[in-house]
Amino acid sequence: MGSGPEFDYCVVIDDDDDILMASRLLLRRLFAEVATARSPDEAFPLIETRTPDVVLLDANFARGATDAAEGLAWLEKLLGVDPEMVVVMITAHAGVQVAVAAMKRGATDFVSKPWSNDKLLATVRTAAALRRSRKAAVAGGAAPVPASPVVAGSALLGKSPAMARVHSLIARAAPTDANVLVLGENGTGKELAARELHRQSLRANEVMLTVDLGAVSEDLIDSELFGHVKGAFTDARADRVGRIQAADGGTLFLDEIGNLPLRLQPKLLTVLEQRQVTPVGANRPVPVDIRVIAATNLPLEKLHDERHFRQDLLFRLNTVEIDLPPLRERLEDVPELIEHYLGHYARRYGRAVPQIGAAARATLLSHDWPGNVRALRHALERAVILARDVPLEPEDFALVASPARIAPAAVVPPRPVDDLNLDRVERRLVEEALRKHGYNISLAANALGLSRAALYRRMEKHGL
Ligand SMILES: Nc1ncnc2c1ncn2[C@@H]1O[C@H](COP(=O)(O)OP(=O)(O)OP(=O)(O)O)[C@@H](O)[C@H]1O
Repeated sequence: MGSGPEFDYCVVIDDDDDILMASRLLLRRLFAEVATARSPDEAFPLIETRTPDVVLLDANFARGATDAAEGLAWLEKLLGVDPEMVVVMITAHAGVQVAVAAMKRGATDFVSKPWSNDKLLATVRTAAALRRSRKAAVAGGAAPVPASPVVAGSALLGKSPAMARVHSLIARAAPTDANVLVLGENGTGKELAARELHRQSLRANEVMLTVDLGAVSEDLIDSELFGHVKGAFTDARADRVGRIQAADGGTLFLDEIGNLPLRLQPKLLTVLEQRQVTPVGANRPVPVDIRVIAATNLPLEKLHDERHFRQDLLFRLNTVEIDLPPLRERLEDVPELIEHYLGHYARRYGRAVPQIGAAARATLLSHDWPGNVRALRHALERAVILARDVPLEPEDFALVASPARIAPAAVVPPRPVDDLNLDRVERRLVEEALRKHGYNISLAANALGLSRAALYRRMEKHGL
């Protein structure tokens, strides 16, 4: 992309020089500066004078220690310096307790040694994005921020009859331990609904771990979900705790469950039926107590097609089904969303809340919103950034209609690129991919050769 690192400053604390060297090289892709320290003592001056976006903290310092007591104590001290600090624990000895204990004490996430570079980068990037949104929310005087960059600064809004049904279902399902399947198009608020379910559940004080099955590459999903033991396959140089095990006692959110490969579906079914997980290569199952919330944007006919999804697994996952309606079917929610997000972004960017002209308001209220609430949110952010002293006009929102509404003549074939500005070309390609795939993020990301997370970042960057 050539636009330099996304984030400013990261600190890695580990007593192993090789790890420090490797992580410094790797993390330079994300951070303008990566500082390293061989002990928490050494790290404090690096942290006190300048707040890092992310701290990576080794769980075990004392030689031969495996219970992570020292790492956990340091975690508490770091959070004592700044309770908003985003700390990712490095767990070497793969004790599930370490990962879970760290998350319970305020770590944002964990990575197990040895890590895959892609996984480490994805975890750290998400953590850094969280830090950024926490900072923005604090600057804006916002209420406590939920633990996700996606949902920072928002609750599940909407009072339309369709959303009232959703709220009522959430309230009734949350305190039970029933597995919940959340359905809906991209951007309808499935992740927000999942967080709300966890927040209102009896497990609210336990961890909620997310696995985005659309973002993890297929060959990593097995280890990511179920874990593995040392020697299970060539690269398995140490035990690794899977997310299912790490979520023990809490909630596991399986986003984009439709991307779970068919070959792994029976394995997840076994976990749900027997309440135990067997890491790859292990010969004994480990008991787990998890509540599963899954989400998908797959249309029902695909979900009910045995060639895509095992029906016995579906039956386990959808004890309660919550269907989030597309925004075009509840346009009466638009005014509340406008008010909320204009205020949110005005605070975030230190601007006055812009006025919306009558024509612009009418446009927002009649648009078909193929990208749903996410698209409305982005359109409002862009409008706040570009607002002048006059009321906003329809053009200030740069709305893209869904493919069905675009006249055939407007669907242009690929053409030679006249404008070579990389940024504008990127924006156009992203827009075209989204439009072509009816705003299905997974398909558009696929077409562009990007992960879903990478596509979201580009959509945000271009205000799409
Ligand atoms: N009802 C709502 N009230 C307030 N904000 C919402 C609502 N629904 C969605 N949003 C906002 O829209 C964005 C997308 O929401 P979310 O990630 O929960 O959708 P999703 O259905 O999980 O999307 P995807 O399937 O593309 O991952 C987020 O920024 C979220 O805060």
